[in-house]
Amino acid sequence: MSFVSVRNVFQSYGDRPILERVSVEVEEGCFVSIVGASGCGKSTFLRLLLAQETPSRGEVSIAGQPPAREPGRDRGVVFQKYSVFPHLTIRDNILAAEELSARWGRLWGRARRAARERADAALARVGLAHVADQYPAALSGGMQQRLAIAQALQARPRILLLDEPFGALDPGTRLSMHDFLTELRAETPMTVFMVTHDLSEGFKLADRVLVFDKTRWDPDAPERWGATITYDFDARHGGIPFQSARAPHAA
Ligand SMILES: Nc1ncnc2c1ncn2[C@@H]1O[C@H](COP(=O)(O)OP(=O)(O)OP(=O)(O)O)[C@@H](O)[C@H]1O
Repeated sequence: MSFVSVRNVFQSYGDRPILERVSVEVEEGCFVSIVGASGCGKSTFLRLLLAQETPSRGEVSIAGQPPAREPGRDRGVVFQKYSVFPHLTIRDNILAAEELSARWGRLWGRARRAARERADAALARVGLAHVADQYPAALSGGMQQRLAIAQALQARPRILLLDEPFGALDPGTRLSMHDFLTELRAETPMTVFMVTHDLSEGFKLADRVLVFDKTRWDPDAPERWGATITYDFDARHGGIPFQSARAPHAA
């Protein structure tokens, strides 16, 4: 069985269909980019994987189970809008990511010192070491976004969900964050789903690129039909249609 399995999923808000007949099987360790027109349901798809929403029809399973509703170390998330804790210093924001998964919600003694060293290394890697003792309000939008990325990656989640994570970054920082993510994945295999509006970024980072679009379109009622996965590209083999036997991480 695939690690992430989405079977014939439909999602509507009220009587308005957003997604229809969405099916995809993803092996553990695969990096999946998601592209598509604005408003076609890409973030909705991520929320279904996060169990923030339940599909109107169909099934989502992760490691053979419905996705857990509680946040846990299994899933890291970076949204377009940064999700850092405003009352914690930059360093403590990173430490909090590890403490959330610690047995008593806190790390003590040697474990805390080791986590602090890892947090400082992560901050250095994203260019925020010099502001470690400041609070998020003192950071620019792009810096807060880098902090959110470092925070999500610190816990080395089994699944990482990224919703336009690099949107607020300048081109140089964006490239450096691509390298950071690629290095971390080489150290710790993670299954990644990343929504992006940048097709070249999607192909550069991912193993597969899913395109969401509407296959049915009523010009008199544009909201009548939902979107589905119209293309599934194998980004490691020149963008040919994805075939599971060729998947780089297929079991
Ligand atoms: N909770 C909600 N209730 C009602 N409608 C919603 C809700 N969440 C999203 N929508 C609508 O569903 C549609 C899809 O939204 P979604 O954010 O998933 O699209 P998207 O593809 O991620 O868009 P973008 O690329 O612009 O971020 C949008 O028209 C949005 O207004």
